[in-house]
Amino acid sequence: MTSDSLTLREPDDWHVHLRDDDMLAFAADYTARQFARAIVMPNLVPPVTTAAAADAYRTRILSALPEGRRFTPLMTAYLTDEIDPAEIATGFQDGVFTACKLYPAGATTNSAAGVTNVRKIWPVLERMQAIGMPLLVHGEVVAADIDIFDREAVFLETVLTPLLADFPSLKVVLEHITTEDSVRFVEAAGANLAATITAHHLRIDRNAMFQGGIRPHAYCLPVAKRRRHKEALRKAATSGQPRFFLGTDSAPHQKHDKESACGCAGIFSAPMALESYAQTFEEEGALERLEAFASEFGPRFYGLPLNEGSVTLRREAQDLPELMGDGNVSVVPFHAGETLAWRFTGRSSQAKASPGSA
Ligand SMILES: NC(=O)N[C@@H](CC(=O)O)C(=O)O
Ligand SMILES: [Zn+2]
Ligand SMILES: [Zn+2]
Repeated sequence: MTSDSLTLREPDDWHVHLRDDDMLAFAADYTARQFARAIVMPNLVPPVTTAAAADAYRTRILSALPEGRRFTPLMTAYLTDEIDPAEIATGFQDGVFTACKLYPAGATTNSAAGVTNVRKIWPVLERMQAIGMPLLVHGEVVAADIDIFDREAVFLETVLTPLLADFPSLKVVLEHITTEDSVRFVEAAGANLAATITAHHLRIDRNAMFQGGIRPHAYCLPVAKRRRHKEALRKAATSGQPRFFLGTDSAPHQKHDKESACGCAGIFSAPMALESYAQTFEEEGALERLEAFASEFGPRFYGLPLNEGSVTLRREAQDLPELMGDGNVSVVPFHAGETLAWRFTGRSSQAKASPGSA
């Protein structure tokens, strides 16, 4: 590896929103060009709760990609109070579902149909534990008396701790962690708990939402926290600990839906995801650990094979546009108007040369 070029085993995105319809047509290939596989979130309207719906969604995703793109969408089931454990288990055993997603009702975008009390899904969790199906968690409690900046920390205590105690061998991924509390929690937990970390939570703290005025494009959920939490996330992501891995949570919304009196939560990072992570890893002096975070720890946790091909980034200034879109949608991307130090230059089905080979 020279310092002007970075070649990694093909990475995967373990948490992404590809959306549907016009937004899917616009957004899907930004993920598919950089990542070989992605865990696709099921928070559509209506949510993806059946294997038939997931299968149809997977077909729509693949149809939205250019001919010849090598990309595998890994589908997830949206848990509801009424979810049928048999539907979930069959969908997993048939290879349609890779995991289930727990959205506490009201916690985030399109979570109205989510779970009102986790006890209601105990039967499905029992089934998932038995068949080795991972549970992916949006880890925030929703209660009027809990401060929005405390929602994740309170979730660890009041929901996740009892859940892990009752299901000691259930594989759980705490998605898009934003706090030092979550970092410590994952470090202290057993081998069946992991966490994804987004590119944006490694770069913004809560001040970003109020930089000279209200900044809706820095608003996502869980909301960015104090600087010390961001610092803890940067240390965790770049630490080489295998239970922290890449999940962008790229979540595009139309510009007008974010720049509104009640703006949507979500940051669109798919177009420059690898470059953004690379910049953070380089700033932390840990560029040599990016590959494990992006391409090895995730598949190992999920029990899936590592990808065989490679991706290359070149050290070359890259200006990010203020606005992206295609005539049907307009989206303000992460890093809008900024310059990044790296540029993604492509993927190859060839493995990268091993150290020592010419
Ligand atoms: N992260 C976000 O701020 N938004 C996500 C939902 C989610 O991942 O919680 C979305 O679907 O828009
Ligand atoms: Zn979420
Ligand atoms: Zn998400």
